[in-house]
Amino acid sequence: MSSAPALLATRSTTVRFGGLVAVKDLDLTVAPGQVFGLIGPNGAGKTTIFNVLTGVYRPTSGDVQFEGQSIVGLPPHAIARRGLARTFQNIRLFGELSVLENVMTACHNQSRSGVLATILRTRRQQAEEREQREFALELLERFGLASQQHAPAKSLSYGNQRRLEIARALATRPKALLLDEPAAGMNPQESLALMRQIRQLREDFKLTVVLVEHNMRVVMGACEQIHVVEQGQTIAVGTPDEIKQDVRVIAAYLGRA
Ligand SMILES: Nc1ncnc2c1ncn2[C@@H]1O[C@H](COP(=O)(O)OP(=O)(O)OP(=O)(O)O)[C@@H](O)[C@H]1O
Repeated sequence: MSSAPALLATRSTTVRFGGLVAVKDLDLTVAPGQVFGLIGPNGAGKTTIFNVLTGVYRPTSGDVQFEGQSIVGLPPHAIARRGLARTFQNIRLFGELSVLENVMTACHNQSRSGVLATILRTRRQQAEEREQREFALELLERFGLASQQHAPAKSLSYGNQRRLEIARALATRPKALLLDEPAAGMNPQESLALMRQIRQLREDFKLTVVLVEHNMRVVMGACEQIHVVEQGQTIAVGTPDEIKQDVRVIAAYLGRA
């Protein structure tokens, strides 16, 4: 395991749903600047772990830490404000709003102006809005969506909706970005392009990226560190090369093939 201080970590984290133990005694450590993959067969607990990291679920026991501080009990918006952004397995865009508006609303959540300033539309607030619009457009440009900025989000192709979700998450200027199956529904070329883009985003935005993804080419190509869970428990942690050769990982995947 990495000796760098963790940006994001779970410590002996357990999540129960009634009698079902979805996550058991999980110790997960994401170092700053890493592209980190969380993988495992269907039902292994990956989405539950994302939900615990982002405050959607409170762990039954154990701790969750961001920048060395416990975030257990904080609501999702408070965790997001600390710099943890995510996308969802099921796309959650404002379908009727334009592509640009979808990104702008995410920028607004980070706005530094107070309510009074918003009502009075002070000069500072106008400048902030201009800055947000420019940043939103820059993000859309990066994801090849600028030409569709005025189209309603629901009119985009499935792959483009996934890209827009990532742009929305980046608009909050996060320190860590959690992506839940970003390559779902993409063809092999698109997945490959996405993989490169994730690494580029990490460089350009000094990000840490945590990825849940079933597409192994994307995971192996994009991630430096991979954490494998099965039935809520860790079965391996290592580099892509180590994970590819791990007998427990091979058995977990072949056993379900
Ligand atoms: N809200 C919930 N209430 C009850 N059980 C749940 C809930 N959420 C998840 N589970 C159960 O917890 C286990 C882990 O589910 P989870 O969705 O986290 O797995 P996953 O690895 O993300 O799966 P997939 O790859 O299919 O998305 C499963 O058995 C699932 O049925």
